[in-house]
Amino acid sequence: MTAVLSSHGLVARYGDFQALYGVDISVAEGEAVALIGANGAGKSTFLRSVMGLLAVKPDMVRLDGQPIGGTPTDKMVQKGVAIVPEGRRLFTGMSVEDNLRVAIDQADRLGRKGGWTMERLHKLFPILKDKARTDVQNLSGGQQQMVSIGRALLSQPRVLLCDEISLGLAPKVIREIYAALPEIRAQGTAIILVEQDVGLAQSASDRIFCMLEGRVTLTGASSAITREQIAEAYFGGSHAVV
Ligand SMILES: Nc1ncnc2c1ncn2[C@@H]1O[C@H](COP(=O)(O)OP(=O)(O)OP(=O)(O)O)[C@@H](O)[C@H]1O
Repeated sequence: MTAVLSSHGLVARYGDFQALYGVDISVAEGEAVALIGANGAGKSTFLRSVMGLLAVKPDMVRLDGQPIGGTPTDKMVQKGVAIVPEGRRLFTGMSVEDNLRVAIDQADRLGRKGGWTMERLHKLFPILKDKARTDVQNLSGGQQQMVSIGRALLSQPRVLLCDEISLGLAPKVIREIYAALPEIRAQGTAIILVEQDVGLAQSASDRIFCMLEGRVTLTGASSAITREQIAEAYFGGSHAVV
């Protein structure tokens, strides 16, 4: 499978502190890969590095094989990479619809074209239509997450990065949100999911990358990886590859 987005020996630092040590991760069109690992393993740092929020060398991140590492975030969105950030970061004091309109206007400005419209989002998450005039701060956490995903989709991404979209949500709501992923992938969108819940990560992805202390310690088909391999990769020990 040809990678749409890939990292190559990705190294990232916060000042003197090195957070990533040569990370190689890739995702193909319509594929979902999950990034798992304990707190502090470097999962969010990986997403931030891809999104141009940390200084990385051009060759370390490629889109369609072209070096794009270190490209500023708005340019990344323009090239078709979008992020659903940890904590959602919605515009409070604004309605659901207005939050989504900002995303539509931004996509227009950046010249992004694609199949995601307000109507399609309403089909994906019907509650967004019912709550269109509601201030986002009066939504439940799950509904806010749907707005955040919707906002990213309206930038018509080829690659969608999701940072812990299940965090703090009830199981029923998590199922609802994860149920949307197959439709997103059906558009050809590649998904990189950072997910703390290993079972969820496994069931929602084609491949898993487990990280430990800034390195990938396990990678393989989600359906083939065992819990024992994951436990070993999570906490150290031998570096299993399947
Ligand atoms: N802004 C920052 N400044 C300095 N160090 C940071 C910063 N953000 C993260 N780190 C450090 O980088 C390492 C990787 O953190 P990162 O947030 O990427 O981990 P993670 O796997 O996403 O974990 P979590 O699930 O807790 O978000 C950790 O040691 C963390 O303390």
